[in-house]
Amino acid sequence: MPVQKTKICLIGGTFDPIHLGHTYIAAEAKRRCSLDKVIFLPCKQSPHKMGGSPTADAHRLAMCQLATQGFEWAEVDDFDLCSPPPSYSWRTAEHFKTLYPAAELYWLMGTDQWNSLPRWNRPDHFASLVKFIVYTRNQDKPQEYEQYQCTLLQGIHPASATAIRNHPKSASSIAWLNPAVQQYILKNKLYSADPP
Ligand SMILES: Nc1ncnc2c1ncn2[C@@H]1O[C@H](COP(=O)(O)OP(=O)(O)OP(=O)(O)O)[C@@H](O)[C@H]1O
Ligand SMILES: O=C(O)c1ccc[n+]([C@@H]2O[C@H](COP(=O)([O-])O)[C@@H](O)[C@H]2O)c1
Repeated sequence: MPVQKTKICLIGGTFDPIHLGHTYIAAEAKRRCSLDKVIFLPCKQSPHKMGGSPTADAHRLAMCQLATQGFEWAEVDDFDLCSPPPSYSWRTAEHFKTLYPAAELYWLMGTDQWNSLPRWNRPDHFASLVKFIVYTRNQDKPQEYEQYQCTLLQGIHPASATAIRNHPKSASSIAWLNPAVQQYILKNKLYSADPP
């Protein structure tokens, strides 16, 4: 009988901050694609967000660790944070391919990212290293490509890191954050969220 390969899924993000949308799509991908592990990779600087400066690496990493606590299938890895910017995903995928040569490697992203894939750095090389899992986001219609395939997961989670950064104390922001992450934001006065 053929041995089933271990299925490892990577999810890269600025995670500024990580929110329940991220952990929800990861849990759904794990369940619906029978993944063994999902690895969260906070990036140093997204190639498509070179203009801004994200919150300090240590804070974003700490929030990722808090948000994934208790999920035995989740890991947080600082490979992208320790690599020089911009955080090209083909480089991340190459690293994990070397680390887990016998595994089946996946990359999870929202439709917003999927629809920009041709503008990523070395997209064909990236696509040769991973299989894509795409989670629908807002009303974005997923792009169909001749050269790239994905497993499309239908669903909606409304959380957005931009909205949380803009209104960290709003009811929706609080509802979209893991309570430990929300406490961390208050304690460290991130996004101008003064503690009570
Ligand atoms: N609510 C969501 N539904 C589906 N995918 C999501 C959702 N939020 C984030 N993602 C996906 O998670 C990955 C990492 O996202 P990122 O860290 O950029 O968060 P974000 O909420 O999109 O942040 P920002 O608002 O700052 O752009 C991306 O592939 C993104 O498409
Ligand atoms: O490799 C690329 O060219 C590339 C272009 C855009 C985004 N990415 C990666 O996609 C992830 C999500 O990025 P973002 O912009 O939604 O925070 C993050 O890990 C980025 O490094 C990667």
